[in-house]
Amino acid sequence: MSDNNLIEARGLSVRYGRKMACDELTFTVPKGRVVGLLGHNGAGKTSLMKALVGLMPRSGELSVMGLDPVRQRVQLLQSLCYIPDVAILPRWARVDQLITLMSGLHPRFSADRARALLKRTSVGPRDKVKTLSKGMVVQLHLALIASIDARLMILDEPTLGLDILSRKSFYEMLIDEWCDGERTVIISTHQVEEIETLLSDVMILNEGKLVLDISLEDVDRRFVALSHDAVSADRIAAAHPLLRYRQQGETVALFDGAPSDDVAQLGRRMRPKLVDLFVALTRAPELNRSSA
Ligand SMILES: Nc1ncnc2c1ncn2[C@@H]1O[C@H](COP(=O)(O)OP(=O)(O)OP(=O)(O)O)[C@@H](O)[C@H]1O
Repeated sequence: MSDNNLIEARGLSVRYGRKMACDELTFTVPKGRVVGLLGHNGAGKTSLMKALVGLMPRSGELSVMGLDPVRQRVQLLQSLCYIPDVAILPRWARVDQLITLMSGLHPRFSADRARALLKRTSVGPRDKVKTLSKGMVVQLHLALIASIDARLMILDEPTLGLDILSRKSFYEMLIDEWCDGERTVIISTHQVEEIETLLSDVMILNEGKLVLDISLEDVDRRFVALSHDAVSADRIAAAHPLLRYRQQGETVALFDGAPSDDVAQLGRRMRPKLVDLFVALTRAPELNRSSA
């Protein structure tokens, strides 16, 4: 395993009986990245995350920080933190009791840091979990998890059910307080547009297959969006774009790779948005085949 990679997977599959939830995934995740894991409902995101944290058996090769997540789970959890999509905190507990509990449970948990992080939120140390709103519980959970001095954080739809302000403050806390250029976080979400600016990389799953695994910088290099007028529509369509959509009153065609000069001069090149790429790749069967 390369020193730079926190995760290396080769031919990783996860099954529930005969149902293949993740199908032969091969990828690496280096340190210092913020990775968005995108996919429609049932695409395999949770199954992949569970395999990464050793909660699901898998076939194929998988190394997370040099460890086998199932066989070496205890060691793995010293450097990995995980918030599952169904995360709950005990409703009866007070915030300061949870901090004490975490101090006893995790050798790399810092109670001082948790208290400092909570000062950024409206959660008080004497509050009981059952009196907190959904957004406050999620902030509390992140503050507790982000106080673990880990190298990898895995978050499964962490902001589900939160309003836009709570989602924004969640991501601000995550990026400001946890990401330090060495640590990596993997976030699954359906809110593609909202997190695009936070991400360094994106992985897109479609029906268990990895249809895109790319840095945001490379998105700009590889994909071309051409805005064009109605007169050029037929010629653009003949060049087989992945997707055509409307943006700010204009029609845009999205291409994988640069179209020919003849086609390129029919439109104005724009930066492709992640959400359009996501729609194109999880809708167009021909591309799913070619890049899987
Ligand atoms: N316990 C289970 N038993 C059987 N099949 C399952 C089980 N859990 C998930 N699956 C199936 O595996 C596939 C992947 O599910 P998974 O929960 O990983 O998707 P997901 O991308 O996280 O979806 P969502 O966005 O809805 O949370 C789906 O077809 C799902 O029905």
